[in-house]
Amino acid sequence: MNRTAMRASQKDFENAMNQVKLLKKDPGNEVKLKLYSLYKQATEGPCNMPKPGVFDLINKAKWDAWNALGSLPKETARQNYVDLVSSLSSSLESSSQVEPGTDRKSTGYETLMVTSEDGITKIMLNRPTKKNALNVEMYHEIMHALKAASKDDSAITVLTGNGDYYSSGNDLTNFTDIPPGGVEEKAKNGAILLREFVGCFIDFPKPLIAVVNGPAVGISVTLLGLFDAVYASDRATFHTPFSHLGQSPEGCSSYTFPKIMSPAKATEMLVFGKKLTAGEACAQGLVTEVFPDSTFQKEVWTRLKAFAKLPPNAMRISKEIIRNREKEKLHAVNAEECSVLQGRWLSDECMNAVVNFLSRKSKL
Ligand SMILES: CCCCC/C=C/CC(=O)SCCNC(=O)CCNC(=O)[C@H](O)C(C)(C)COP(=O)(O)OP(=O)(O)OC[C@H]1O[C@@H](n2cnc3c(N)ncnc32)[C@H](O)[C@@H]1OP(=O)(O)O
Repeated sequence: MNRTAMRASQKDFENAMNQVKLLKKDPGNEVKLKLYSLYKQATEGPCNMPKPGVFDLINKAKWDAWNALGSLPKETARQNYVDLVSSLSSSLESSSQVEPGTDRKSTGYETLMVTSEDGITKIMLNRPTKKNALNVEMYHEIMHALKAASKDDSAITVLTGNGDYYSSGNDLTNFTDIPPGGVEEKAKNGAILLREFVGCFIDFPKPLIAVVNGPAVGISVTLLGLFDAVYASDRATFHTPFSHLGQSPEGCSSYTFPKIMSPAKATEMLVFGKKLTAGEACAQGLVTEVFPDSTFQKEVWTRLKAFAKLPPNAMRISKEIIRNREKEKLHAVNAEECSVLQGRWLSDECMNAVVNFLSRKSKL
C-alpha cells in the first residue's frame, strides 16, 4: 500500500526531496519536469522567471511546466510533490517486482496518481500541464482505478486533480486519432468507451467523493451528479459548454442536473453553457460545501479522514439503498446520452468547434 501524507508538512517535503535523490531508476523527463515545477511552486510560488527564448529548449520546458501551475498555492504544490514522490517510489519499486505478463496498470499509472492511506483511496488526475484533460488512456485508467478501489480495503474513494485545474474535461485531441473505419467508427468507439466509463461511476459501491481543487469543465462537471459528496475550493468553477462545442450532455447530467438544481437552472448550464462559481454550484446543490482555497486541503482531508473511520459496511449498504432505486434509470439515461453524442460528434457544429480549438482559434 502506498504511503501518502494527506497534508504534507515541511518535514514530509524535505523527506520527499531526499527520496528523489535515492531513486534507483531515472523516472523520465516528463516526471522530472513535474517534480521541478512542483518544487519551484512550493518554494517560490507562481512562476517568476522571464520566458526563455524558443531555442533554449530545456529552460523553455521547465518554464512551461512551472508556469502551467498558475496560482496553485504553495501548500498544495508541496502536497502534490510529496504525493508524486510517494507514487513514484512505490511504482518504481514495485515495477521491479512485477512478474512477466502482469498488468502494468495494477502497479503504476501513466495519467493518475493512486494512493491509499487512512481508509481512503485517492485517485488524482495527473496531467497538470494539460489541465488534467481526459485522454483515452486516462478514461481507461480511471475505470481500472475505480474497479481496484471497489475491491480494496479502503472505506471511501476520492477523485481529485493535480495542479491548478480539477479537469478541463474531454481531451479534444481525442478527436484527432481517426481509425481505418473513419469518423463513424471513431464516434462509435467513443460512445462505447463513454458508456462503459460512466457506468463505472453509476455502479461504484462505496462512498465516492470529489475534491474539486480548481476549475472543472465538461465531463468532469457532469459526473459530479453521480458522486456522493462534492467538496470544492472557492477557486473552482463549473462549466459545461456543450452547445458551444456542438455537443450534448453526458455523465447522466440530463437526468441528475434537473433533479439536483431544477430544470431551468440545469438548462442554463447544460444548454446555454453558463459557468458557475463554487458558491453558485453549492447554492444549487451540485456542490456539498465550499472552502477557502488557503485552507481547502487541510479542512477537506481532516473531514474525509473522520468519515473513513465510520463502519465501512454500514456506509456501503446505505449508499446501496440510495443508489439502487436509481440505478436502472441511470444506466438507461447513460445509454441514451451516449447514442445522442455519437451523432453529435459527426456534426459540422462539433467538428468545427474541435478544429477551432486545435488550431488555437478558440478557447473557453
Ligand atoms: C471517450 C470520449 C468521451 C467524450 C466525453 C465528452 C465530454 C465533453 C467535454 O468534456 S466538453 C469539454 C471539453 N473541454 C474543453 O473544451 C476545454 C478546452 N480547453 C480550454 O478551453 C483551455 O485550455 C482552458 C480554458 C481549459 C485553460 O486555458 P488556459 O489558457 O489556462 O490554459 P491552456 O489553454 O494554455 O492549456 C494548457 C495546455 O493544456 C491543453 N488543454 C487544456 N484543456 C484541454 C482539453 N480539454 N483538450 C486538449 N488539450 C487541452 C492546452 O491545449 C494547452 O496545451 P499546450 O501547452 O500544448 O498548448
